[in-house]
Amino acid sequence: MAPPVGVKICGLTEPEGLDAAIAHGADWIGFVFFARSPRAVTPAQAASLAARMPQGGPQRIGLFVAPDDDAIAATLDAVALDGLQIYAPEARALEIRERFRLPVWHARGVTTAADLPATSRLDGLVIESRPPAGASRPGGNAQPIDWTLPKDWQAPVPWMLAGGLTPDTVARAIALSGAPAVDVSSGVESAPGHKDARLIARFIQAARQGAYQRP
Ligand SMILES: O=C(O)c1ccccc1NCC(=O)[C@H](O)[C@H](O)COP(=O)(O)O
Repeated sequence: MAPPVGVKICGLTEPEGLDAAIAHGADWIGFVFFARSPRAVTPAQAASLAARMPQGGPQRIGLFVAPDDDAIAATLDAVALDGLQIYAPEARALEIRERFRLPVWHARGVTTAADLPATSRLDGLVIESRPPAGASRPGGNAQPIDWTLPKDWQAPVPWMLAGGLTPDTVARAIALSGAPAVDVSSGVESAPGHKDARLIARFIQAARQGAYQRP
């Protein structure tokens, strides 16, 4: 039997959304440390939210876009993270992994099957669409990829599917893509930066059901 699909709820900013992600068994939660995001939190805000998280619950992932070491170091001084999601070239992501000794998930924008990485020296890949023209941020844009693209892909490391997923589409996305894990931000929000507890619950339930429909 297929293992349950992993679920990441990204861009938590408020206790209600975080509590819902915990209560419904999210595997990862993401804190966005990118000021231009409507989900941006400060290290202190992330620390306050993280204090609500039980031992053995979701892993805490910090998201950074082209960060310098000082920004990551200052964040880690304020809040313990279990991993980093990095928007930067692979060489820079590797430097960060080496410096901070934390698992690094490398975010990769894809448009065609040829964009799917054949190799990776990181710990995981977040596969999502490239940002639309004029976007203020590289992720969190509610843009799905063609979910059939990864179906024959031999992923070099663990990966998760992201981009435009919702409670109504996530099971189909899993079935078409064969994704072992999924990641969502916009699709579980009532407004940018405001997570909806009911949508989070529905998303996680649907994702877990999607595991049994994979080809
Ligand atoms: O969510 C953001 O605002 C964001 C800003 C800058 C870099 C990354 C960001 N999100 C990264 C994620 O992992 C999102 O969950 C992923 O891109 C999917 O987002 P969505 O399409 O909104 O579900």
